[in-house]
Amino acid sequence: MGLKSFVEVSPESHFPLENLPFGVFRPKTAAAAGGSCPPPLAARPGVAIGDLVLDLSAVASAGLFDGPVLKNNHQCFLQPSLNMFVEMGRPAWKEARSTIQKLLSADEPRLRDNATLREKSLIPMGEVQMLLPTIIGDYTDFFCSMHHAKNCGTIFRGPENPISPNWFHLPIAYHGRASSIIVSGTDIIRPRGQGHPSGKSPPYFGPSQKLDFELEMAAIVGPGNELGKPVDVNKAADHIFGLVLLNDWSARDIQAWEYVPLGPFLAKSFGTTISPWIVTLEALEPFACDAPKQEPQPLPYLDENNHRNYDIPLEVWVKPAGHEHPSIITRSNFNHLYWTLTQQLAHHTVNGCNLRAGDLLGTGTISGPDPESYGCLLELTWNAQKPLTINGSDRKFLEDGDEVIITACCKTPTPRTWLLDNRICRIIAPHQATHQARYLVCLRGFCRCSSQGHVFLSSSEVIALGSSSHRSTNLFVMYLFSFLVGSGFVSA
Ligand SMILES: O=C(O)/C=C/C(=O)CC(=O)CC(=O)O
Ligand SMILES: [Ca+2]
Ligand SMILES: [Mg+2]
Repeated sequence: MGLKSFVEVSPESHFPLENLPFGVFRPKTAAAAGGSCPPPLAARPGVAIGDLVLDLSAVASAGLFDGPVLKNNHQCFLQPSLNMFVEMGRPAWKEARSTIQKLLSADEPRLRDNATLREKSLIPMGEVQMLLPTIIGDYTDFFCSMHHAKNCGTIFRGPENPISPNWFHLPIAYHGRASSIIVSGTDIIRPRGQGHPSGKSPPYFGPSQKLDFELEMAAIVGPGNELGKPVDVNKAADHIFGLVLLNDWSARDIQAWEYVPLGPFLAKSFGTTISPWIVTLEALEPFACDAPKQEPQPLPYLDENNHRNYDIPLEVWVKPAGHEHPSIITRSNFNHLYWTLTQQLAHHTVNGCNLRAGDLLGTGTISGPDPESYGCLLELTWNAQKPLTINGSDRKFLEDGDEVIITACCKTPTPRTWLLDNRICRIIAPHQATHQARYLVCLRGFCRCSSQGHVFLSSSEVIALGSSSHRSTNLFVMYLFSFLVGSGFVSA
């Protein structure tokens, strides 16, 4: 039997009392905010429990964070991001978790029997909008699955020496773009750029023809380190607040042309999606497991006493436009990572580079050893040589209107399954006139809300359609199109 809350939590819920992930939300209406302080529609931290969000600003304002660390520091929950809280470090995280677990438990009356406070602080998930959980100053993306590195190397350079010799000595990474990190449910606009030339022809320019997802997770940095002061690998876990899912959308044709010799740039920076709920390392502790044995032995600064991963089953589903149901296309596991989270963080700081609270460290694509466990379409279709069948049609890369859904769900010894779940984005074509954007921000099987949106052409999208490069002509085409669409002469 798991822990019991006075809040009803269905056995399929990803958010039982043992999980308690942290996020930032905004009530959709003043009524949902219960007229609470701070201002009703302001962003604030929350914790997921069953189908509800516990408003931590309301709990803090009621004086219920009364432990020694948070009693005089509860302003960390009156903020529009979790940065102040994650920077406080493990003593604050542990105290917050045990206070919240106690407040929500079935035999604790303080919240259970206070109808006014319950009304104010427990909000149905359908009535909130999830936001990015932290202000992300910097984002780094690693390359830590050996299977992924081997497959990419084989595809691009042949099977003789697919993994470059440095890979087994250090966790390779590139510096990603923080400004385009978006929360699950935000549409992705297909990027345009230069694609790899074929033969003697000039490079292609236009919408990417090889749009891919990458199945990743990412660490949210807690306390940072001072410039010039590396973090010891055996203390690195104290700098990691928790994990989110991450989709490193990748334009493979743009990447293949631009990444020599400095690495990915525009092929990745058009958007990176993360899940809204940060699952803490504390909550993941029951799923800790040995990480793969490393050969050769890492240099001393990477040689850790506790070489651990987490057993987190991961799935990717794709739902093509107009289809009711998604199809599963891969099953992987976080435990396939060769370089651990703590090795990634220690390596990142070994030159003295300073990390800051709220920073995001992506693991890199998490592929397993079997073809059914590869973490991106580049590998699953072997760079379009072996198309997949999705809901009856052949698929090499992502198409407009696809929804990519990444889920992670740890299994406890009890029948309960939980962790986090994430429905990520539909893809919007830059060359389509209009789009009826309908997507579910949906935690599969336990919480549903839907929203409608309309995305119209931007001028750059029209330039992709028009044959003239003359700006006024393009603007004219844009207005003409907008008019025709708005008048119902042209449909999406
Ligand atoms: O090995 C190569 O040349 C290329 C590798 C990749 O393209 C992998 C990649 O996209 C990096 C990543 O996981 O973000
Ligand atoms: Ca990546
Ligand atoms: Mg990206």
